Amino acid sequence: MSKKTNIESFTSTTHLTHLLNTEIVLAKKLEIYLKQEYERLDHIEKFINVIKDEIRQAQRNEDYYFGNPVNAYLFIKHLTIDWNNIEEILPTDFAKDITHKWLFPTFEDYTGSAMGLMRLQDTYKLNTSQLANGDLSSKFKSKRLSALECYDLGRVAYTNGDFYHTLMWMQEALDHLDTETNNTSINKIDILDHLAYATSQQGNVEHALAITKEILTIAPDHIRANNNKFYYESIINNRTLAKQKRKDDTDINESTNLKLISTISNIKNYTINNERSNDDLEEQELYEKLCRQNGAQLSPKHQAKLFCRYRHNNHPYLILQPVKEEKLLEKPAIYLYHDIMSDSHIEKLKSLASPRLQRAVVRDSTTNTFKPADYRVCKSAWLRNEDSPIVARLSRLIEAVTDLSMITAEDLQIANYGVGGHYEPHFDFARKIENDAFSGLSAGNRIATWLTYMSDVEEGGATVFPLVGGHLKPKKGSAAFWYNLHPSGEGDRNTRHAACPVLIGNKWVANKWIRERGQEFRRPCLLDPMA
Ligand SMILES: O=C(O)CCC(=O)C(=O)O
Ligand SMILES: [Fe+2]
Repeated sequence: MSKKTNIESFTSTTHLTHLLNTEIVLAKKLEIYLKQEYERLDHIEKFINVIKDEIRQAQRNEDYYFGNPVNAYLFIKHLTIDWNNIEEILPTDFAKDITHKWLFPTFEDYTGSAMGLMRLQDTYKLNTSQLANGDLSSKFKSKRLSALECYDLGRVAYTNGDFYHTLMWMQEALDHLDTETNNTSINKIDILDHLAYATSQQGNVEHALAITKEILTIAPDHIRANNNKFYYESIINNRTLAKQKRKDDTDINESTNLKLISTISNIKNYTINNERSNDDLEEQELYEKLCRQNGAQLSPKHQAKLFCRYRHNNHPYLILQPVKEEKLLEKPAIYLYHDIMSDSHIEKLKSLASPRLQRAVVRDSTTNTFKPADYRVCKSAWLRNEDSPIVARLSRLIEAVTDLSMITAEDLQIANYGVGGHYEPHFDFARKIENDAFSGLSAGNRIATWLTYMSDVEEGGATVFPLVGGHLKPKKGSAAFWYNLHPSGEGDRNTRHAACPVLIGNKWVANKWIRERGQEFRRPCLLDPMA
């Protein structure tokens, strides 16, 4: 076809009309594209504002900012979920650059920090609204969470099958939604849907039905809600799921169970049940109770056996500067040594630790299997005497104070606990049933533990001994010491201990475990197994 013919055909009126239609369609498409681009850019802009605000508040104030568990949680959330969402709407090259050049926490780190926050709720009996409104501490401030942020916490609980916390956080999301003016980011139906399911799983069928009816007033055609309504009604009719309410949980329910759904439910004269489930709730509750305590609660008879003194052991290392020894517990004997590490040495050791989110493993005493412990450490390092003169100095000091040989001591383990970071009840020694635990090591079992506190902790973070009621509040520069084994070599079960979750502040410890080998003449073996 010649050029001329082309021009002629395009100048005819019919063709122009046709072209006009083309332009109309394309203009619409372009408009949609532009609108989507604006939305995309708006999304990015909002995100930039959120993180700029976060940076502004955190910078030069890191310890106070991240010392609040809500801020620490939100920070990890931004770095995982939110940056990930942003990457998806960025040009490919830009997104690639972000993922390849920078180290981000993982999704598991995100869920771990959310669970850490919920653990704090349980351990310290914190009200959900208190956490969500930023009312945890006047010194370590956090912002009020949005409805979406409460919902996201509820979602983590929900995906973990933890309906106890799902219920609390979805209810909180609902309360926050009511006070938000431009609540475009989260849909009320989504919250109600999760709330209904969680509450039914916790045995509150009437309540689940009331919420489901609420969904249907907003969206009468909601398929799942219609099905669920029918399902809950049939359960109520048959009363097959009537769950016995445990008497001893009444208190917990009343304190943590909020003003459940009074906002939506017109059926108010039934009690809403929300019980915690846990494999070993008894030990867990004992542990948590001790964590909430301010110190060990010992009988006067027991207290009379405790003392403070200067100790030098006639050791050349201690003659000029004896250590301050405080006996904290009689059985097992636990000592605290004060002012054993200076602030500058502590700072140096902390700087040697590198960021690491680590999952500890604990052995289940009944099934004799390993299970993952909850999140505990966000920075750690293993340091040998050769790594730093400070580590070598500490080893010499431990040897002088305890009279144990450091030849078979393990490397110094530095640990920094993150949001809600804790260490569940455990023994430091390996038991006979788990003789594989220290396999390959001929140095024997962990005869003793030397635990140096490298920070004060504003709230929480105590080392507790649930079986004997021991409670050690971390004190910067002090160290705890105890024998894990009886002189017979048998493990002392009373040394079972745990690190309580850090509620506010930061916790740094340095652990030195000392092995049996080399101690034969220093701590001779006795025949009585419990001696
Ligand atoms: O951090 C603490 O208070 C205790 C740590 C502990 O028990 C351990 O690491 O084995
Ligand atoms: Fe331990």
